[in-house]
Amino acid sequence: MPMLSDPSKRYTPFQPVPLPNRQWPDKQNSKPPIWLSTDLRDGNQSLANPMSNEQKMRFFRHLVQIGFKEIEVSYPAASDSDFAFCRELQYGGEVPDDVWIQVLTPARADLIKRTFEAVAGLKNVIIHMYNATSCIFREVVFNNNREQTIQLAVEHTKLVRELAEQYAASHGTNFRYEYSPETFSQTETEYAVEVCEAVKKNWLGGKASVWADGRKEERIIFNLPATVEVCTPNCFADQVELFCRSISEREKCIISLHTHNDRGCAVAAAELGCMAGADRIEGTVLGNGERTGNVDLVTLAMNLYSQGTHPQLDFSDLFSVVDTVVECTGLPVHPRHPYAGELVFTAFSGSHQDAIKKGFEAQAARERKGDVRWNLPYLPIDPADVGCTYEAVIRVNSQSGKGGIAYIVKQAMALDLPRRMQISFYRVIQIRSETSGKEMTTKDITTAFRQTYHLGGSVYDGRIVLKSFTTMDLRTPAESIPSTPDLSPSEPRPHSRMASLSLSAGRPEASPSPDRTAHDNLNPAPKRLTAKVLVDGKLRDIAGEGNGPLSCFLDALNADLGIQLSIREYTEHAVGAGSDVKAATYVELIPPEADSRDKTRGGFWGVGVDSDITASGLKAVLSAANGYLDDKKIEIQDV
Ligand SMILES: CC(=O)SCCNC(=O)CCNC(=O)[C@H](O)C(C)(C)COP(=O)(O)OP(=O)(O)OC[C@H]1O[C@@H](n2cnc3c(N)ncnc32)[C@H](O)[C@@H]1OP(=O)(O)O
Ligand SMILES: CC(C)C(=O)C(=O)O
Ligand SMILES: [Mg+2]
Repeated sequence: MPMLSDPSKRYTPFQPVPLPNRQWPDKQNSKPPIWLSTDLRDGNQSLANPMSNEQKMRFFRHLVQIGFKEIEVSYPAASDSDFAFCRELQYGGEVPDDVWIQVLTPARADLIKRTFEAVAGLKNVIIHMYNATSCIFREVVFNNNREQTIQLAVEHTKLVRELAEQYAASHGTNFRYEYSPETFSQTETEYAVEVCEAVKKNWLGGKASVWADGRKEERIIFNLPATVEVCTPNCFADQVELFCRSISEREKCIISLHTHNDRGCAVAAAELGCMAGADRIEGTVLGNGERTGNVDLVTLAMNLYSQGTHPQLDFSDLFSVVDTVVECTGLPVHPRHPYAGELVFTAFSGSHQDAIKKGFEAQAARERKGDVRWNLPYLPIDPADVGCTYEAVIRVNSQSGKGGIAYIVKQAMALDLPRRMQISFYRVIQIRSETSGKEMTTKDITTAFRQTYHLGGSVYDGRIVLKSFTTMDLRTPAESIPSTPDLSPSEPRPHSRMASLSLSAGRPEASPSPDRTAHDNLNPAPKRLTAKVLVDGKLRDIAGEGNGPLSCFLDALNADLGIQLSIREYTEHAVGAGSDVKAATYVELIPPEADSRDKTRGGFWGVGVDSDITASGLKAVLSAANGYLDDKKIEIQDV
């Protein structure tokens, strides 16, 4: 088997700058940095097929919409289309007054001149000039010593200054200047400071600039790139802190970071770099860029957001951002991409689902009391904040548990299953998902639910269908005495002393009467129930007695159809509100032959939903009874 070769012979460990009294580890990022999007420059230059100007325009508009105030739009001297894009922005009047257009140029006179031609007439422009300063670039790429490298930067800074003054006067443009000691993180930090000092001296020249709008701009942007990420983020933060402490006139410098992701730590490097004193971040939304990409601004912004700091970028519709990036760059977004990936708010595994479901319930309870602070297991932010619906939060496959399945039933059908029924239905879904080997969609789950509990119209009706019923109180009200119902654990609340319902048309004629049902529950009285039921398609009259409608109904099933079942568990809750309120009833029925194993495993669950609470209970009984008949393949007797 091939082995990785010995890396110690080939690779040299990074040598951190000594910074024994570093301050950044105790700092926190509690305000957003100035953001610059370089999607249209660094992002674009890394694509096999660079964006068309149409795509760039679409992307540009979206960046403005998100709230970027500084956007690097091109390397105008690179190509006619890069040049033309700047002109299109200008002619089209596309740039809002408060947005700064940034353009990149190397320290080459011809290319700097071309860059100014490209931006002529735009209102606010940042000219961004770069030259690499690290030892390997000095020696191998430029064949320059330290002094010559400084000279390259200084001479071309002077040219930028001269042209900026000219164009400000002739075109009314406001200029700012950004200088990047490219490969900063591989450059000796004290030398990078030396280069920047020389650049600053020649840009500011000891005086503030007064630009076309009369603004006095004294500040220069020093952009410190991790052109290639070569060290751990803490070492980068040390370099940034050392730079910030060493540069003179710190108040006249905006310290910007431009991290790449070669080691997968660009976000961490940018975050620690801000703790170390940086004011500004350059990156791309969703992290496209050279090699492993630029730092991902969505992740950085949403990380801040999750700590309670508004990033001043609007990612409330993150899916539309993903769409723009995918359509313009042609690159897919990983389903696990932080915040933006299709699966990042989704839990498949049972214990995660269980915790999330409980978390949502607890969160809703807190919110009802006015506490809206987000505190949910496994979900660092509310998915709704980035435009994600809760449907995506829990998805079911063979790794899922009862909690997640119950969550979906609750979301999709407004049915809040009792715990033991959740366990029972989980087994149904587990078998189906293992058989198919696939994810169970919400539709798969609700269909399985309707089939299992014979809910939802004729398609899934069971062998016995309730058509109508009448209940009658066998005692006068004067004879009523408060007592506990005989059903276990409790008799449901019958809805009236004399009720008659026809169920054939779907909606029953009677409506719930909460006061009387509560009263009846405390005053159970002998009752008689007669019902019309379809049994295997044949209409039958059945009748039974008991001290509540459900016990009457069970008595009728036993007496007239030979089906012997008793209630082990009963629960109910309201569904909806106002005049549309319905009752959902859940019963667990057990046959007399249930042995101890059956009892542990659970009996037969049923659910009924109706605007009449008695009808809902009777339907629940039939739902469970039909399950029992199917499972045990019972012949229905003609008693
Ligand atoms: C880290 C970054 O992302 S930097 C930005 C990188 N982006 C791009 O390169 C995209 C746009 N670039 C281009 O289209 C082209 O490279 C151009 C138009 C700028 C220049 O093209 P060419 O003149 O053909 O030069 P080419 O790219 O082959 O080589 C670069 C030359 O510029 C020099 N150079 C490279 N960077 C710089 C710089 N920042 N400042 C001054 N000179 C530089 C190199 O040393 C080399 O000089 P040499 O010809 O004397 O050896
Ligand atoms: C031009 C510079 C800022 C750059 O893109 C880099 O160093 O990665
Ligand atoms: Mg870059």
